[in-house]
Amino acid sequence: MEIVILGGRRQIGRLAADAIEQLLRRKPEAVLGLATGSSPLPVYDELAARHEQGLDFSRASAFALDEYVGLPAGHPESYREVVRREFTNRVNIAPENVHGPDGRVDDIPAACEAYEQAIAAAGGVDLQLLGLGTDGHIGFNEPGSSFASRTRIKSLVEQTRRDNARFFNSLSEVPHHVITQGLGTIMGARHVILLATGAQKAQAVRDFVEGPVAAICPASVLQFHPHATVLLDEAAASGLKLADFYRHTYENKPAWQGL
Ligand SMILES: N[C@@H]1[C@@H](O)[C@H](O)[C@@H](COP(=O)(O)O)O[C@@H]1O
Repeated sequence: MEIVILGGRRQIGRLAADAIEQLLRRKPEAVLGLATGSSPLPVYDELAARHEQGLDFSRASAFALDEYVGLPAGHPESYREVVRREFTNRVNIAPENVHGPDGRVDDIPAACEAYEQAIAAAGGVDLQLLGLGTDGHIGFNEPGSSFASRTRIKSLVEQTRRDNARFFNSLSEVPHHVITQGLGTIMGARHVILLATGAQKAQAVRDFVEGPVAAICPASVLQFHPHATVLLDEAAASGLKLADFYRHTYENKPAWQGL
């Protein structure tokens, strides 16, 4: 895992966008893995600005990480809508190439299986963006999720429902169930970039970066990923024992070497 500690959300957005831009220039038909929540928003803002300057997404495709179960079609907080509003509508990616789990179907296991097959048929995810839950979740893989898990239905823990209530009118509106790519699915992405900012993430960051690999902290599985990048602000990095070492390593990295 490469740990990069930066000045703030703008810098994090730019660096993640650099990695996505380099990928698209190398592989225009790249498969992007999209996350929701507030952490990736600066990346999407930066990519939208670069699209205005000519960055082309016309041959790219995208897969969302997760979705609430049971929100009505077009609900502004369904992740399908969030992904569209915050990112894909702002660049020239073809709408038919943007995929997300469907939280409204009757046969959820079949839809989850079909989603896995669609990711595989696209050739797998080249670059997966991830946020981090305050309980260490990635996607909606709550503590206890199997490291081998694939896309499936999950229940949210109360802490996550409370954290996400800010996007709804009240806690009671936050669904209890979600569909999420599994930890095994996420581990199949060729590069993962996890973004975390703010003091409320410091404990989860410390646990997954420097703690033991354990299902109680789902993001810790990334310690086994061959190409995982973690972009943090100072507050999110404040609990790391080796913060100075990570800073030193990044500052002395050869300029030609990307993330
Ligand atoms: N399912 C999403 C996660 O994918 C996201 O990482 C997390 C953190 O959100 P934020 O970035 O807003 O802190 O929120 C939700 O639970």
